[in-house]
Amino acid sequence: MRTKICGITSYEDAMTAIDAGADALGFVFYEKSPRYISVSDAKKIIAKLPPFIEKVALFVNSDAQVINSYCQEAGATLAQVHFEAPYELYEQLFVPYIKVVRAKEAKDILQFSNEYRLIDAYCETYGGSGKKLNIEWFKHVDCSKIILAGGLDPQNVSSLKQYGFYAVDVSSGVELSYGKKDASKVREFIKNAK
Ligand SMILES: O=C(O)c1ccccc1N[C@@H]1O[C@H](COP(=O)(O)O)[C@@H](O)[C@H]1O
Repeated sequence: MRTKICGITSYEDAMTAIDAGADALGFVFYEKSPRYISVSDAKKIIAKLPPFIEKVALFVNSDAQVINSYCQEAGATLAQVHFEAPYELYEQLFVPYIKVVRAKEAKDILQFSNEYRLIDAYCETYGGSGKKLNIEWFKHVDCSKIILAGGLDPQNVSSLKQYGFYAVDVSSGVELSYGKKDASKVREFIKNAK
């Protein structure tokens, strides 16, 4: 499975993840998150990164103009729209994006099923919470366009290989503290996901 390490706030953590084989890094542009990073700080990190790495900018309740301008300014390559956005918002985006389904129940994971989408466990406070989805929901579903998130860690990620997810995304499960990654957990997570 491909891997995204989310909640990057330093160049050191970014390079740890890349050296361990991460396919994507996430930068949280949501001010209420304990992993928030400003566009200018993300830009400084992104500018120094090697090529062929997806730089994902995460947004909660932002409008299209903010998403477009922040991505462009920071040098992000993909916007993660981590909220229930109206379809008009997607029409106004000129940056590549991924929709997020915050699933409360089994039927929710079928939303946008012909598109690549990220599925996270629903929580009032929006993500990065370590809350898990019920993995049973995915048993008879085509998971080949799903990026699975929510409560993943180096221990539980190996058991997901049998489902055929496109990728997995982790934030709190590989942290030492909010916004600071634990290098050994990052390496173990990526090794176990591959
Ligand atoms: O990481 C955050 O702080 C965050 C804030 C607001 C929305 C989403 C956020 N992170 C995303 O949440 C999921 C699950 O994270 P976790 O592994 O359970 O901690 C993941 O997609 C993160 O990108």
